[in-house]
Amino acid sequence: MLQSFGKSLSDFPPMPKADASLVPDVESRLIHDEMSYNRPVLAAQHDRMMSTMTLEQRNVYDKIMTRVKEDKSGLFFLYGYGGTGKTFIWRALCAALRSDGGIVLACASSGIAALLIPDGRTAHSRFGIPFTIDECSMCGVTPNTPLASLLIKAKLIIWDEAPMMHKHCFEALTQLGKSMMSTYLLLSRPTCLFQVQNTIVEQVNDYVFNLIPGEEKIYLSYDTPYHKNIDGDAVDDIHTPEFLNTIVASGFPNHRLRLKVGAPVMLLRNMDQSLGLCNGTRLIITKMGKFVLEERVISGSNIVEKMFIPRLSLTPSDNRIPIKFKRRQFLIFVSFLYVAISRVTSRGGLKILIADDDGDDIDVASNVVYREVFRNV
Ligand SMILES: Nc1ncnc2c1ncn2[C@@H]1O[C@H](COP(=O)(O)OP(=O)(O)OP(=O)(O)O)[C@@H](O)[C@H]1O
Repeated sequence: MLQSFGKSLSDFPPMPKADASLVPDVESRLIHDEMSYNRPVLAAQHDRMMSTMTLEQRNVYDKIMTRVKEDKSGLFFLYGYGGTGKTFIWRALCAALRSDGGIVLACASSGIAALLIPDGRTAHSRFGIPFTIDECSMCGVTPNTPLASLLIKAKLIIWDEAPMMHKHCFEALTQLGKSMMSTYLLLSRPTCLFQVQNTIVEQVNDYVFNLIPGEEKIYLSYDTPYHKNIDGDAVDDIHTPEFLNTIVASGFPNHRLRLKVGAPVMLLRNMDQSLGLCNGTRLIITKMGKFVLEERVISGSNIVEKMFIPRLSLTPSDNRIPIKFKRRQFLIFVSFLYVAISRVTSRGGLKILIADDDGDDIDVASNVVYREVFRNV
């Protein structure tokens, strides 16, 4: 498992090193894993997809396939509105190349988008992109490692929802590409932004939560300040746990979680992508224990009936919070609202709540585009 992320036990001292003679040849295993698809099944899937492909999709597909077959490097940027069939093209390209024994590395900026592409991973984990990124950041892929060999052998790299990431991520990948990859290709898609007022979301969530029958449970987090110095012999006691409990941040669980069996929740972190447990995965609570929650996955490609979610410690990544502390809590929030308009298949199945500044319902909305978000793309 460590090897598939370009790591080994020696990266985690004082873990003992494994006996080299007992460790299988990682390089060949990583590459073997990427080439061991059921080729006839993929070929049949590819044929089916080609038979329904639209002319526009076919045009994109042909351009990319021609470049890959010519063994030339290239960079493509695919733009299209939500639901217009971009993922369909990724799937067809994956099926075409993998059924022919080629290696395709499919990734996406978010874990939830990575689930939609066959064997997709997050770009961060695939290329070792650091979470805190600046203009000097480098991908954590070391030359002459099995992961580096895999990248070199890749015929195609797909990167879905690319504009969601900072330009420094692409610069880091470009550096990596220059240093080791001869052929690489980047694909992308636009991001649609919806501005949802948190207070309205909370009101709707509270209203619907109260309609769910059954007993509710309150789970309080355990918040601890970080030690003042690296030796850790003095605790930062300026900030009391009571104060830390009041901190609310986006992408961070609340101190007080109100839960009920049957309540839909959303994961706040990538926990296990192979099981479909990513940031944004939606789950339904089926049992509430003291230390663990039993849940059913209701979104993504893996519809799993029983998952167990433990409490985990998390530090807020928002730079606007100057205090360093850890919160131990279930990394979820109750979520009845889910913005995925392109996934709705009938007009009748779509309900949109629009509220004005006073919170009153209205039936018009302004289309606001924040151009600044594209500045770093
Ligand atoms: N040529 C096609 N033949 C059959 N089904 C298609 C075709 N193109 C797209 N679809 C289907 O339409 C739906 C939406 O397509 P897809 O998910 O590829 O769109 P998208 O552009 O990736 O959407 P989003 O931006 O919201 O992720 C999917 O169910 C997909 O399988």
